Amino acid sequence: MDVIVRPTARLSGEIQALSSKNYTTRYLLVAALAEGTSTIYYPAHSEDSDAMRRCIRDLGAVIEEDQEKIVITGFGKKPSDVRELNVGNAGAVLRFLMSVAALSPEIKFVNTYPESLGKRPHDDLIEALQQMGAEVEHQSGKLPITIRKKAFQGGKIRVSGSVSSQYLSSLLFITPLLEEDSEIEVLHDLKSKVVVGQTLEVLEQAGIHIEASSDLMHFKIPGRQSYQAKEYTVQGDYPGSAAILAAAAVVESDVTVYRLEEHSKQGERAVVDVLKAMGVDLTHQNGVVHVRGGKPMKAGEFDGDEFTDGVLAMVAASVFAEGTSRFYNVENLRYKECDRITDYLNELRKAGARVEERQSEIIVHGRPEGIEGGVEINAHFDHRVIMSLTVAGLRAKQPIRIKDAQHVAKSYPQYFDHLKALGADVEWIEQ
Ligand SMILES: O=C(O)C1=C[C@@H](OP(=O)(O)O)[C@@H](O)[C@H](O)C1
Ligand SMILES: C=C(OP(=O)(O)O)C(=O)O
Repeated sequence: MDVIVRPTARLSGEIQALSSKNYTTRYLLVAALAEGTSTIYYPAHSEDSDAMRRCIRDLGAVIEEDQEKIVITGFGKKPSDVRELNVGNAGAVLRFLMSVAALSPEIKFVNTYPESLGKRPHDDLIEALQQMGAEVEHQSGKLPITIRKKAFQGGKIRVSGSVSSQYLSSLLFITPLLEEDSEIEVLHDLKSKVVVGQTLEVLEQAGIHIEASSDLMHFKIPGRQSYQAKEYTVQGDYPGSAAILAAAAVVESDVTVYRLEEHSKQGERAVVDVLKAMGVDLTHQNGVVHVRGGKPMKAGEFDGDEFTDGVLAMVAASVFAEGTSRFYNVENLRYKECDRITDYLNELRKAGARVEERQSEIIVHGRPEGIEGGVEINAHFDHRVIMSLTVAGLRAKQPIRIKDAQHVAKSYPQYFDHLKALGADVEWIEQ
């Protein structure tokens, strides 16, 4: 399915932010690793969170669900003897479950998105699992991947953090369950460091004890721990809401988004400050962000690693700012659903934006007068490319058509409904 995005003069109204994808995947996982029954209120409903639900059910968790909650009886340290898991296109779900798979005799992760997750690297996690005694079959670090328990155990583990924080998070989830105490040393750099803060927060809520150095490069994890069964409430999602806020910033608007906690550990909460720095008229109080958009915006320089899943939406906003913006420290965007530097900038350029790339930077020469549009956009299987090109399209002179926009459902299936409710001229087209 394609989406046509037409120039839109004004957005107004109120929406409830979608539920956080990253907290939902984590709460589902810690509930599955507990032996009792946990309840998660307001879980996200998207392809990625569904992938985690499906996989933990395959691994033996018992799940009951109604409109507002999901009740899970976990399998603890003993997953069922399942042979195959399908994580769809969900990177975090794959990486987190690769460690869980090492508790089983043999699990194969199949490759159902060869053009997206199938191209992403997992070498650093594979190497760490091998250090721990697991046997791993893989295709040069990529899917399909088969993991066998063999002599899997804790101890001293070294893992690189320079490509993704998900490898470290994965090890932090599994090591407390092992017989041995563990020490994890993070090698090189740790990208998306703030997301590891979310992992540690959830582990603590689940009753797990971990000693972390203040720079998050060293961890001491006592073994023989158990996840406690708990009640969790999922907060609103900043990465998805970033695209709504960017849309409200670039056209005349009066838009309110609820459920965005000011003190959230989601790094992408920084998008509120990024938009403010660009001169956008907004307030953020008591979990409510109120944007009055459409005024002139100015360029800025931002460390994108602090809000990794919000960068594309902020780049789309900066396309309409006066001056040259720079988003630096973003190389690991190249290893996500697509190459979010080269692929994304190619699509923005097609639509009329003036953008340049460096190995770890995105540079935007703003066009406050608007962009041409009138083109067809390749979504590259990437929900964040789809959402961000939509933001750009609202202020183009001619409509843009986003091919295969159904991939928005990876994280935010209601995105176009929410935009429509605010008055955006967006329309689904059957191919
Ligand atoms: O741990 C997580 O849930 C995530 C970590 C981040 O990935 P990287 O650590 O690869 O940057 C982020 O982009 C992804 O959407 C979710
Ligand atoms: C990169 C993302 O997710 P994942 O790595 O879990 O596929 C994302 O949601 O933008």
